[in-house]
Amino acid sequence: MSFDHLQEAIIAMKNPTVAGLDPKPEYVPMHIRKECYEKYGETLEGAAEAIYRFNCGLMDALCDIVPAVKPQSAYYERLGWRGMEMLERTIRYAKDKGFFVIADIKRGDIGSTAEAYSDGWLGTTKVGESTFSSFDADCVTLNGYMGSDSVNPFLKTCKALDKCAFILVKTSNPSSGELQNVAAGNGDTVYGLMADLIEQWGAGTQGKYGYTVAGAVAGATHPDELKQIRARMPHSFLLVPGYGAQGGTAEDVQYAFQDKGRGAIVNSSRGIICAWQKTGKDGMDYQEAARNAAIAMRDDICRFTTIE
Ligand SMILES: O=c1ccn([C@@H]2O[C@H](COP(=O)(O)O)[C@@H](O)[C@H]2O)c(=O)[nH]1
Repeated sequence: MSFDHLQEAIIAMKNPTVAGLDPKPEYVPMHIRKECYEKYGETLEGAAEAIYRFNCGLMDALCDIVPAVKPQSAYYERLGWRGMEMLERTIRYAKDKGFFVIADIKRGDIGSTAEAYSDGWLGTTKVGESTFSSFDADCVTLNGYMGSDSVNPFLKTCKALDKCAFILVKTSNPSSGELQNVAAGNGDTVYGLMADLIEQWGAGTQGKYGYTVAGAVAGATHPDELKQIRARMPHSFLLVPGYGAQGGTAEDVQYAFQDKGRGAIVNSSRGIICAWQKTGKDGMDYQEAARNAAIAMRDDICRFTTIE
């Protein structure tokens, strides 16, 4: 689904936020872990099953108020194939619940390999005479610092299948400036050049709301850069991580939005999925805690930004 679908879901729920599904086994409440470990053992299989059940419970609690989820592949990869199976099942469950699914994979490689990643995460894979969908996400995150041939296969799939991608521009981590803020001549920066490249890569694919299939990642933790990126990328939808656990605030993320609160979505992962750890109730209330945290985040951001 292209950014038109994401924008429409945001408007319908009046909520420009995405819940990150970044589950570690220790984030899963004990009653779920216990059930799974009893059945599957205290093993990778038991941990993967616990994580899947936790994800489903979170999505049940959030599906009428949060438009999108963003599973981060790393948390599933660390459990091997059992984790990847649960990621595929999590994406399927999310889509059945009506969520827009952003697979946070940050891939980037030579063209032929990028094509394989693109088939797996967004498109289809041909085996003999048959064609299969694997992860079938609506959207992925990409690392475009290898250049256009590392993202073009994804963008081609996005155009063909009405999907979209967020490409790293200015990331939220503390050391992102080591490369991204390096001067690139004429007062420009490396992240500034990346912003221009992404606008070029997406050209000609604007949808109903004016956004191309090539969106951008800009962290909440660098509000000055976020403001510049928003102005420099008028046709790019922004994914803004770093709110909450990394210190980004509603005041900081206000700069990501265009007129009518359009063109951006703000992520929180630990702030939502670990909210139960702050209620002192052993995790029996993890759904209510996640829902309350998601509502608080929405209301916090909407103090500065009205969604129309
Ligand atoms: O610049 C970036 C790009 C991606 N991320 C991802 O977002 C979430 C943030 O999690 P929190 O728990 O809300 O801090 C995580 O999946 C990162 O891999 C990012 O933080 N910054």
